[in-house]
Amino acid sequence: MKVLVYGAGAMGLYFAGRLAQAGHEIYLKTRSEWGEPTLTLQSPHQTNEVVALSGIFTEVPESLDVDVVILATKAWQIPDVVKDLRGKISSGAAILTVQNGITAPENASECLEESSIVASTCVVIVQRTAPGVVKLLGHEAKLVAGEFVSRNGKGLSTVIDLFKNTPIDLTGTDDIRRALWKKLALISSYGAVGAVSNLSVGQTRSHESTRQMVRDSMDECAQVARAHGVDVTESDIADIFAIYTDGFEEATTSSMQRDLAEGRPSELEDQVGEVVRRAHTVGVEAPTQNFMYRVLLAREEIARDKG
Ligand SMILES: NC(=O)C1=CN([C@@H]2O[C@H](COP(=O)(O)OP(=O)(O)OC[C@H]3O[C@@H](n4cnc5c(N)ncnc54)[C@H](OP(=O)(O)O)[C@@H]3O)[C@@H](O)[C@H]2O)C=CC1
Ligand SMILES: CC(C)(CO)C(=O)C(=O)O
Repeated sequence: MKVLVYGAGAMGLYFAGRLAQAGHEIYLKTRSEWGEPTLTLQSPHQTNEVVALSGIFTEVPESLDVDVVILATKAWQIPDVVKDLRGKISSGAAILTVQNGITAPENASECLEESSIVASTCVVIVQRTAPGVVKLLGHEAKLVAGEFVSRNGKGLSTVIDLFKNTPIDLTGTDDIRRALWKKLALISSYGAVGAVSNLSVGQTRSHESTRQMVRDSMDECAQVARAHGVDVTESDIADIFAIYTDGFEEATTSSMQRDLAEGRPSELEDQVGEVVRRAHTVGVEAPTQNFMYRVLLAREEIARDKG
């Protein structure tokens, strides 16, 4: 298939690399070129795989005939990305989002009215170590994907076909909103408690006060989801709380937490900020998320003023 990967950060390089290795025609939209249209994928076993791409460009051509577009920027960058893509890509293309939270597929569906929007939750840890170089830490990605907006009924099946013959595990779901809210409840909760306390998962879960804050925050997020018509169940929350208490390595931190700690713009607004705003619109109390958001917002604003 012919695929545009928009954004050459950690996720963009990783997906571009694995899909090109599987024989797909991959075009990468980056902000600055780095020479030959290749990228380097560093695996956990220290091997460097150099992968050839079909093209790298800094401007999206006015007309691009592709089967799939993978939006691989940070969530807050999606509105500008979809404005850039508007009118340029073939109408039947499936748009795949991989961002945490729920804003990315919503923003994509508002601007790209002719494409099917396939949203996904993605579990992987990848880091860009230099321009065109990405490091995979741990396991290959696991995605759960579903049609967020179906415009031709083919979006999910196209995306499922795309990932066949790659080491990336993709499972389809018919309730992607629930999957997105469930991951949001997990990540916004342990990430924000970790950011506020400046502690890793191993540390926050071994202290009753922070462990309880994570649980309260997850419960609040589930209540907000339900008030918005998305059925995040008690058992979903029990699942994600068990991931937090037993599934993560001791040193785990979320990417939002690491960005905030290092003074970089983070996805605070698309994670905790979004839960707080959506709680407000439906009159749900979310005191834990609210408190954490207000504390972390100052740090976010300082990071963005610097940038
Ligand atoms: N990294 C991970 O392991 C995981 C990430 N995610 C989610 O995936 C999303 C992407 O994360 P990640 O890849 O780590 O983020 P990165 O910041 O590494 O990558 C985003 C990339 O998008 C590029 N970009 C932004 N705007 C444009 C533009 N207009 N044109 C071209 N390129 C653009 C940025 O360019 P520039 O560098 O120039 O700013 C950057 O390279 C996030 O929502 C994150 O939460 C989910 C699971 C795991
Ligand atoms: C939890 C994790 C690493 C899963 O991929 C993630 O999405 C993040 O830190 O942003």
